[in-house]
Amino acid sequence: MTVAMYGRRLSEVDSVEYGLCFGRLDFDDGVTRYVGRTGLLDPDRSKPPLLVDWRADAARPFYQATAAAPEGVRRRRHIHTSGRTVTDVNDEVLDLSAPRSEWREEVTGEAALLAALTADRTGRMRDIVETIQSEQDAIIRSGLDGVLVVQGGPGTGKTAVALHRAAYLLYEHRDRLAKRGVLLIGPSPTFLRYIGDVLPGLAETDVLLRTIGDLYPGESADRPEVEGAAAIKGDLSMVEVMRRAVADRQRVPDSSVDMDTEYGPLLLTPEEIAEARAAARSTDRPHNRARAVFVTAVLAALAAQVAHRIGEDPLGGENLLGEADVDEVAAELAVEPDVQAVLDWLWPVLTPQQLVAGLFGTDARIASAAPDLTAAQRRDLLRPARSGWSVSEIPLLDEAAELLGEVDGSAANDREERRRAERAAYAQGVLDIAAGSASIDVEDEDDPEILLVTDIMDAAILGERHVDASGATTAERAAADRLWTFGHIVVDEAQELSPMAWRMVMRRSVTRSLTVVGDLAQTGAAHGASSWDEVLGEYVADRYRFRELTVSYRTPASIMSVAAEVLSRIDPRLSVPRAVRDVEDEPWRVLVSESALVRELASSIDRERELIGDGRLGVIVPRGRQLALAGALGLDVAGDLTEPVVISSVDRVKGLEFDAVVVVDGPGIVAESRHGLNDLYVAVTRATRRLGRIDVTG
Ligand SMILES: Nc1ncnc2c1ncn2[C@@H]1O[C@H](COP(=O)(O)OP(=O)(O)OP(=O)(O)O)[C@@H](O)[C@H]1O
Repeated sequence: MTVAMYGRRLSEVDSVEYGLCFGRLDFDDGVTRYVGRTGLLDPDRSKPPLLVDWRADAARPFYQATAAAPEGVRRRRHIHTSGRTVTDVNDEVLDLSAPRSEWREEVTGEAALLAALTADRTGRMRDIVETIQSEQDAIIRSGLDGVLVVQGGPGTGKTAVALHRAAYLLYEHRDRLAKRGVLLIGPSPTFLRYIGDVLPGLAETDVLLRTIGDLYPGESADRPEVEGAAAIKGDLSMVEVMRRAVADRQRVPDSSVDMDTEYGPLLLTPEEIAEARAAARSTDRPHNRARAVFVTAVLAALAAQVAHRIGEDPLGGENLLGEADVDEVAAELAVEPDVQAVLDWLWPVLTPQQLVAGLFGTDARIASAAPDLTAAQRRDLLRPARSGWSVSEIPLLDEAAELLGEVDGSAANDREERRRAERAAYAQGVLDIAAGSASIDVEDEDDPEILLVTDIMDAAILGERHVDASGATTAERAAADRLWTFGHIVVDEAQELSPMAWRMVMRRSVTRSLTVVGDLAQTGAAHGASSWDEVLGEYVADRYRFRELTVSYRTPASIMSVAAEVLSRIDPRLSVPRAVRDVEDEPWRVLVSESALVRELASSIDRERELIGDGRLGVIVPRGRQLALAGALGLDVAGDLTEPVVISSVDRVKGLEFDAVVVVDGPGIVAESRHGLNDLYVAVTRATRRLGRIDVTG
């Protein structure tokens, strides 16, 4: 315990070494307070701390105080350091008489903010603890319980806020969260690499970063999929399809089945099998666990036949075999190879992998489980066995695991049972609260009517679940365990998740403590969301808190006007966020013939690289052109983001940013998918400085 505590403190001190202290507040009453990446107590405990952790309540005015509402702060100072040397300070005097434009009032630490925003990109996201803005801070510090939805346009800091919120929650609710950990879901492995340094840099290691594609332990999705198949597999109707797929594996043949045994040939009639199946199904247990009931019933039927044959009293009296003898016969039959083969055929033990791959392996199985699909849709779903998983199949594996239950080990069964009980308790709690609440104000966090986890589950139950002596970190243990439930889940780019993916995520949250961040205008996935109510209604009805981010920190005003034009084509009622700054570089656009495209792109890349110096250039192209263009230009499509030039389709750069971006064949991007305009909107909002577009004539 002590070792763990000091180990943690050591890695914390290591990770905050740079930029340890970055802020100072001078209050009207003469008090001075320093704000930093971690807290440091004065050796004389009667004195105030030497340094206040950015997440502590005492640091709040550093982010929230404004000239209009100064919270007692006279001056806010941003301190810049290099190593252990102070290199610069920027002061803000919170005085209303200082001239400021109307909305600049919302910007805190303007000089420090602009310095952070104009710095060269490195291909890795940085933390923003020094310059968190007040609308962001309010979200970061919002309460732990319930579902918080954060909607905001491109570059408004949703990802940054989501990460800092995870760090804040772990600080503020360490007791509740450290044991159970926090899960953060991002849209792609590239994205997770991009954000991967932020939390360790803030000394937080209890956060598991995952995509939906690798959320199922032991599997990862690497097979691309056609849009039509992804849309079907992501749809909620798959719940019923999967249920039927399991039921189809519980066979009742049309005619009797015979088998050779030590007791001679035996016969099972369809009626006997149907009866055994009904008994097993009536237990309501998952398939693999209900199998024991099926097996017992079949063996009893077979043993009865044997008893009838060998125990019949020639004088017409009672059967000569007693109950114990019949049981013994059943036990002996259970290990007969022929009997086992028949049982495996009638009610096979199934893994989720077998069920899902089996379902999509033959047209007949798909047709039986999904009778509403057309022949063309079924063709889309068909895939060879052992061809790897697609992202949209991962939630189906999870669904299958729920329907099938654990195959082996009573410990796993116990845990499964316990989780079912927890869910039931939660559901009961929801009902009780719903029944007792006349009106629910979702905006008010302190409203006692809002669902609080502590209202519905005893904290002791929540805490007790994940005790482990192996020494692995919470995140490591959680990653390996499908049944793990997290203390809090953050879903970034949440608009991309399909309804089936949401089911998978929600299974990992008994307490419904989630932060959901996204932008509905950036939805790219075939089965992605178009309304938060639609996404969350199923789980929390309308009981979620909704916050919006309105200022874009990434995208300069001139580029934002290009984005605004794209957005108006998506929906004229939508508006882009306000850009916090502008740059001198104007967006450019050229039109070239197909044959001149590679030459033009190559020279644009050279020119842009020269202009951005050490910064990063992103070349965003239609998926269909990716390989050809990368080949012609000598670029690697799977290249790391820290490379000076990255070529990619839109899906891989979702959530990412570059100093300069060249978008190739915008109309091609639009034509490529159902949400093509949204994809183009994402593409044109990735640059912090320069945007170019090369379109192709004809
Ligand atoms: N308060 C801030 N101080 C400094 N930089 C910030 C701040 N807020 C956001 N940024 C920067 O702005 C950029 C965009 O932020 P982020 O990626 O979190 O936006 P987003 O809303 O998730 O964008 P998208 O929807 O396009 O994925 C990042 O480089 C981030 O570090």
